[in-house]
Amino acid sequence: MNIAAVNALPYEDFVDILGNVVEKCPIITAAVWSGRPFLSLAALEAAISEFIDALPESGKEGILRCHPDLAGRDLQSGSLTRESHEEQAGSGMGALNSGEASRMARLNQEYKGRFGFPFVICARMHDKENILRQLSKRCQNERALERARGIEEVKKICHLRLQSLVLTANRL
Ligand SMILES: NC(=O)NC1=NC(=O)NC1=O
Repeated sequence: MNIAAVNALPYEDFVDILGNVVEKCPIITAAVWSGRPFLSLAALEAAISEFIDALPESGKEGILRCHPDLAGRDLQSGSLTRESHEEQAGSGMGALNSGEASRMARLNQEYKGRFGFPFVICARMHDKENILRQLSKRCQNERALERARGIEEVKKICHLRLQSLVLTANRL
């Protein structure tokens, strides 16, 4: 699907196809539809990024809270979205040994208890060792820094999801 096909989508299809580029936040996709025609995929991505950047802190934290924990209960119960499942499986989150799994659960709990939103990282860009290392390190940061870091990671996840949806999808 090329950018011309994206621009031609009625908003129902635009949201249906691209609504999960930011995990469980279709409102972002629905909002940026008004900005079409986009000159390029990068321009669409920039519109999403600008929408997120313009949100108040509570909105940014709300986006982070829509993300399932890595190796968390959604993975265990099989209720991850298609994209999250691919990302988590790809980074080895489904193949942790018991020590890694309990360390992940403990650190996720510690992170959430400290910040009030979950640890978010672009799983496709890391293996399980590095995810554990990042989680342990980032637990020590300040809230404002972690809110910003989490949103940066959300944008990386969005970039990769858009690439795979638009550049490879032949749904149209
Ligand atoms: N808490 C998270 O970072 N979740 C995730 N990161 C990804 O890349 N996919 C997820 O589900």
